[in-house]
Amino acid sequence: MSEQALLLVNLGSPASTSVADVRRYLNQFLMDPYVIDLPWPLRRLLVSLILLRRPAQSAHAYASIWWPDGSPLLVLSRALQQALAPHWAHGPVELAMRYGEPSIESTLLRMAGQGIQRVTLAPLYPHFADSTVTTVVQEVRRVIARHGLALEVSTLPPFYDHPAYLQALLASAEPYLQQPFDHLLLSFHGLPERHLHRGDPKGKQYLRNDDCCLGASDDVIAGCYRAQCLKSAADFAGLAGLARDKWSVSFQSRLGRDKWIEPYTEGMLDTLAARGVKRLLVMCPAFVADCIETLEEIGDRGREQFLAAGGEELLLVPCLNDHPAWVQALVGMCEDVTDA
Ligand SMILES: C=CC1=C(C)c2cc3[nH]c(cc4nc(cc5[nH]c(cc1n2)c(C)c5CCC(=O)O)C(CCC(=O)O)=C4C)c(C)c3C=C
Ligand SMILES: [Fe+2]
Ligand SMILES: [Fe+2]
Repeated sequence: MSEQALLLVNLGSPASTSVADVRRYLNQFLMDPYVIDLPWPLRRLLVSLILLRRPAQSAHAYASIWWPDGSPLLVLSRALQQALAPHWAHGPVELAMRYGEPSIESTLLRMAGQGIQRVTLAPLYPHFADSTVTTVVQEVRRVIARHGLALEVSTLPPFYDHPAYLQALLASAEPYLQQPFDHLLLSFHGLPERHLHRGDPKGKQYLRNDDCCLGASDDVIAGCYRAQCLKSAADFAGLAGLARDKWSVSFQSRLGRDKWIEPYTEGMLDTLAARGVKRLLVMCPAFVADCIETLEEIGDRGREQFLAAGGEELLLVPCLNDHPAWVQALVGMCEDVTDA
């Protein structure tokens, strides 16, 4: 039997914090039709407008969190790759990024050139969205078709409610949960509301109201990003033994003027401070590696906002990164896909 490589894929970062590199990255990212789902001419127009000011703002934000060896997302994803390698008995463990470098294309070409025929593809996103999972799977298919590669691919499905993922989240958060805190905020990456409706096979099943995701049936949860996030949060809180009034969910990183799924993290930080929460823990379970969205948006700007609103301390719980419990969890989940 030939080797079965494990290919980890995360979102990707700019090559550097220069405005030109950030513009190039944002252009590739936002021109992806799975991210901005408008017909090409409208998408081109909107992205060109975004690219007038956003690259300078984002470059500044990236510069504030950049590490000596590069983007935190990339450095931490490499650390995960290295930590996984000794535990993956079937072949090499590779890493690619959906946007920027190392690209999915160059990585798959190199793997095929090394004689790899079977790949377990692990998109590093716990929750399903077209802008996370679909775009990775489609890019892998595109590269295979374009170059006629003889690669057989099995894909790790979203793992938002997988006990191993939830246990890893608990193990990584444990040192923080053991300290005194008033409230835990689980802040997930947001999504334009219409992205939910696009995936809704029967129409109007998703997001009927703010609470519908809580009691959703399994088939609705399977396709609804918001319902999956709420399920991760409730399962995690149950596992951690948190009372219902001790935790909340919100959605961050909104871009543009469209309505995104609610409640927004920005508003929630003010609401919690107004409710008298002084010591706030924040976890970002939609991200498996710390990145600009956790370190800068929550750890810097969110903290500043919470303190200005009357809070006393915001503690950001690190993402799973290369935590040993996460390494074990990911290997186990990928083994199951490989064996299937
Ligand atoms: C329409 C815009 C965006 C959608 C939809 C979106 C979905 C989405 N993104 C992630 C994970 C990450 N996003 C990151 C950065 C980032 N995201 C957007 C926009 C959308 N994301 C932008 C413009 C950026 C760049 C930074 C900025 O200018 O604000 C990152 C971090 C990358 C890094 O280098 O650190 C991650 C990770 C998910 C999970 C998701 C859908 C649910
Ligand atoms: Fe994003
Ligand atoms: Fe819903």
